[in-house]
Amino acid sequence: MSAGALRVTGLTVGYGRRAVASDLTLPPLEPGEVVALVGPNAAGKSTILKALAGLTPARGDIRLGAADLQALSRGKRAELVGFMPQTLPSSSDLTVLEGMMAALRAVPGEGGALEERALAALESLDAGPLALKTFAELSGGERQLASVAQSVARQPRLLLLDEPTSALDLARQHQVMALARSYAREGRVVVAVLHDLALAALWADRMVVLSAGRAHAVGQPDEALTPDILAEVYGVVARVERCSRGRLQVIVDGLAGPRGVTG
Ligand SMILES: Nc1ncnc2c1ncn2[C@@H]1O[C@H](COP(=O)(O)OP(=O)(O)OP(=O)(O)O)[C@@H](O)[C@H]1O
Repeated sequence: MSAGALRVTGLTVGYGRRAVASDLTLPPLEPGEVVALVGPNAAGKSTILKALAGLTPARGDIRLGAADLQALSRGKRAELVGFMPQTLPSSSDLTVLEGMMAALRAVPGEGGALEERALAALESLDAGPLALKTFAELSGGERQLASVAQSVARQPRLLLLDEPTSALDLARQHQVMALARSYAREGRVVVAVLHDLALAALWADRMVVLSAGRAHAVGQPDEALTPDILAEVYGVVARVERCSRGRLQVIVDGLAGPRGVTG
């Protein structure tokens, strides 16, 4: 199975008259890739993800393989694109399994065996025991795991994850990113918003460094994470070092101020 590349050309999205991103064009994001979308707070990461998912109005061209996503009905787009939001439900009386089944049923064209698919997605995150708990009973990290499982159970060709690891412990972060990678390797495109740059560097094939709605850098982690880029985009003085097994680590020495390192 192959989704075809995600092509974003001239994307403009915002709220009211305020554009968060204007005329954003990205290089094709290929099937098989995990792409990390990183950048400072309020850079526009969530807004762009929502625009890709068709959840907020946007102008521009968004294609997945041959499909023109902007021209598709909401239902058809939902068949191709899965979105895990940054803010997770906390008060639902539905069990996790019921919520997942309802989400699967809401997508036109979903095949059968919905319960099996929902349970398999939970199991793939070693989270089977969450199935019969209500969302209200879950811890923050459990809610996030359930939400990741829900988005994966749909098996969309383009999977958009908004901060899927922010509430998770180290082992769970690893599990979620490993799942994202194996999911991508089956021929899908995965775009994940991440704040943890070391985690992003470890798991992403490419990174898009967003700054004020612009793609400041796009490339493999060692191309996208340089001290200069970190200073320009985050305003920090940082070192990027290779640790064991060649992994990148970002060490922040302070804020970049007019007189050099501060803090
Ligand atoms: N519903 C909304 N209505 C109006 N403005 C919004 C709305 N949601 C976000 N914004 C604004 O759009 C800009 C981009 O927000 P967005 O959530 O996309 O940033 P982000 O990069 O995901 O940030 P963070 O890392 O803090 O989650 C911010 O200035 C924010 O205040």
